[in-house]
Amino acid sequence: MEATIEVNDVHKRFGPIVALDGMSFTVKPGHVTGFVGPNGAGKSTTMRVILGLDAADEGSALIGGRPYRSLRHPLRHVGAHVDAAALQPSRSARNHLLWLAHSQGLTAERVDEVIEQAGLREAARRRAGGYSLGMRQRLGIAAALLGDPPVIILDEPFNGLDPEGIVWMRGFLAELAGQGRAVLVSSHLMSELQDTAAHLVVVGRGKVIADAGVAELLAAVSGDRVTLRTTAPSEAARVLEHEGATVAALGHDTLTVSGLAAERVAALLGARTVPFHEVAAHRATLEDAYLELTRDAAEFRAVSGQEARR
Ligand SMILES: Nc1ncnc2c1ncn2[C@@H]1O[C@H](COP(=O)(O)OP(=O)(O)OP(=O)(O)O)[C@@H](O)[C@H]1O
Repeated sequence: MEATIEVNDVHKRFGPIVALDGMSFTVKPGHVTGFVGPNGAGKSTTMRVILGLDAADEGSALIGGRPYRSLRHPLRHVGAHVDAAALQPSRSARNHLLWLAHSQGLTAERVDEVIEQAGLREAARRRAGGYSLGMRQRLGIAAALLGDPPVIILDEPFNGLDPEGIVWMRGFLAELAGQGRAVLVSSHLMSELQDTAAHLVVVGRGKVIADAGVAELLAAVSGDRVTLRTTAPSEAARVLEHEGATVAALGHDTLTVSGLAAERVAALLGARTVPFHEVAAHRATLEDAYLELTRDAAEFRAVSGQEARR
């Protein structure tokens, strides 16, 4: 089966609430695709529609070209983890996985393999009810891998992981994608995705805002802004504006220059012996890109402690 997810113009309402408003994107094999957007943007609903847990009002969602509900052994086509709380608390992780494996004609050996892969060996025979959120995440991942599926869908898998768990998860996702799987991962932790996802689907208000490679998104947001520190700001501004740059003062000795590359700024100032002690190209983080893209789409934005005290 082809390792792809295709979401085509999906619309979904919950009563008066429009959750999905023409959601469309494709997830390709071989890399991790980050699925990001503000609270209420429609990420979980999209994943639920792909997995046949919610029905679309219009449009289609296909896994390897087929709707989820038409898959005879779904765990062999798609592994998903969308709800860390969905566990029978009295069962051990191993029993939970054995029960799932049995329902899909998979072996106990496979259960032990995924327990190992998800780093759950120590905890596998303890009751799942006593698990931390991080351990539940690992158990969810283990369950998603049972059928060795070509497509993996994980809703907020970084939630509840400690720093060591986050590093593990990043490497693990990259490994799964490196094996040629299509991996779709939703997250609010943009910094984690910067090191993990090669592609991002950014959503807001039920539709796609941006669908591009991480490098491409960062380049678009970084623009060509250069930060310049100089003891002669007026003189520097005159020289650079004469060459077509837009110059703004950031502090008494700091200018922001748009329209010229850092190397060109340094060369122009050097040639005219204008003193400067720093020229730096502005490097956007994925967080910058995300905030810029979703500025108008946020349904809710938390007020930081500092802002709240103002
Ligand atoms: N079962 C439901 N009944 C009513 N409204 C729902 C239901 N599920 C989702 N919604 C609404 O649909 C919209 C999209 O929600 P969804 O959970 O898909 O967003 P999200 O991007 O996953 O958000 P978050 O990041 O907070 O998890 C929201 O306005 C949400 O309140």
